[in-house]
Amino acid sequence: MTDAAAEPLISNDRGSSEEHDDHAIEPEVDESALVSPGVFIWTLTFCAGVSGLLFGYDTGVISSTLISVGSDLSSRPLSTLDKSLITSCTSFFALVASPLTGVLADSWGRKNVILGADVLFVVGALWQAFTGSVWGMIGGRSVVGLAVGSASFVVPLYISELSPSPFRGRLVTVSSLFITGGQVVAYVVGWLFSTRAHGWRWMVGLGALPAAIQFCLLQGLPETPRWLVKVGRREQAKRVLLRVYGGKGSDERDVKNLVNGVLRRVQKEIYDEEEAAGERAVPGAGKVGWRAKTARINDSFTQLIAVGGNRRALVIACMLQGFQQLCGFNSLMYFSATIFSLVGFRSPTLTSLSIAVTNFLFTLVAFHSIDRIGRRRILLWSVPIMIIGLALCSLAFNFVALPAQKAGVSQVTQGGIWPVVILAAMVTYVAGYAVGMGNVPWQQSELFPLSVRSLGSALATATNWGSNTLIGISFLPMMETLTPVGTFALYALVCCGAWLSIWRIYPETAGLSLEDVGGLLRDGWGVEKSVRERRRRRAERNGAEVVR
Ligand SMILES: O[C@H]1[C@H](O)[C@@H](O)[C@H](O)[C@@H](O)[C@H]1O
Repeated sequence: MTDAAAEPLISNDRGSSEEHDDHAIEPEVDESALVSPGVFIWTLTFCAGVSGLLFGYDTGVISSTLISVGSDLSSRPLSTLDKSLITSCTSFFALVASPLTGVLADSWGRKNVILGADVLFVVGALWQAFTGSVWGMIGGRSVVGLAVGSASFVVPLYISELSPSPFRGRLVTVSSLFITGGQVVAYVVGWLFSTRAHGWRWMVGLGALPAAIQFCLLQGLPETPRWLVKVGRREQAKRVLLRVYGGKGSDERDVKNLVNGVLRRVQKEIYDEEEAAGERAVPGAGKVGWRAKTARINDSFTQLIAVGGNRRALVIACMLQGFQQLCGFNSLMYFSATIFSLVGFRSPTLTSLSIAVTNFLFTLVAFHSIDRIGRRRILLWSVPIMIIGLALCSLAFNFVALPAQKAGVSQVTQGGIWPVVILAAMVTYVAGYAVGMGNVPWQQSELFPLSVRSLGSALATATNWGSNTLIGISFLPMMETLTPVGTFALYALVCCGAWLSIWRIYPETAGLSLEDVGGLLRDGWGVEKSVRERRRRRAERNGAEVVR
């Protein structure tokens, strides 16, 4: 247990005179003057982002591993059941890990969960590399699943709690860049080692290296200021914030004012939550004992469900994560080589690299524009591109003769334009996905107030992995029963549902402080209010006259 866990949830500092002053003054923090994130915050983001690389690498490497294993495991070729178990145990254990580590991230801290995930990444990678049996491989992939599940929720949380609000979207997107970059690396490594004897052992074992490096790098990095305030280490939080907002050439007094403002804002949020929790503990009662208050605050799950704003945040976060997977993207990630071989491409593995590369390049576009365009707007623009890609793909499959027998096993030779149309349609779909759906859901932590941020993000991440498992299991059977035409049409339909839901309930959170997002969802979905507010801020920035 860390010393933090032994400290009270709310600092004793809170009773200090400074604290009373803080509450007397309404916190006004203007971060809009910040021009760019400093070296310190970039370093933090990149070190934490390595987990994304591991997430991408370990999910991407499986397709080439499966075709290279041969009879190396249990001295026999892999059966279909072996392959399904080896593939899906990772997402299943990621699903199990995310809610568990959601609780751990509150008591151990965000950074310690990342460090724990690193240990699991190393153990899982070496386990796979040295195993001699199918069950050993399943064991190793399951440990990797635990690591991926923890890292996939805690890294965006860590980055978003450390980022100044004007850059939060972009900095969280860095972790998506690492994920998609990791998938490209996995495809390339898979291709390089696929011709070597026992090359698959290198493919899976290499995952240990970045994890070990990250473990060392993170030793020198801090916890998030929000978590530090929450566990009562206000002075430490202040030191971290001074490094986040300070930097070469910055005015010391401006930085101090900003840091004090941010600290007040975080403490005010904790104070308000404590008050609200205390009042709810004994409805209608005047005074509530500290035991009841503390019990109530600790009961994050009840708070998440019972408080309207928290519940709305959970609905939005789970909805986005669910749609991110149910739109079918990972069926391409896992099976694009199979699809390309079905429609007759001579080098399906190389062709499928185009999917991974497109995903990476368009995540770069998102990185560049997510804070300027906004999360909601980027989704409302990009989901229709996904729909067009999927609809075209479904249409094109009408003109491609597929083998009547089991989809995903046989190969036919095709000619003509339609296989190329399918490839172009898939690339269009992936481009649309990478710009919005592939990364916006990972902004999930910003939707939740501090008291339920960790648990809420963890449950949304579990929704992601649950839906991921579903897509992985159902894709090949759907290609058989619904045919490719029906399968891709169904994904297009899911995207239509996603667009409508986003339009209806997802407010614009770009540029808002983490504490302000909570206010937005307090009394409703806040969509109109958020769009109006964003327009007002943009007009203000452009120097136009603002009409309220
Ligand atoms: O954000 C990531 C990214 O889009 C990956 O390419 C995808 O494989 C993951 O499932 C998703 O969570």
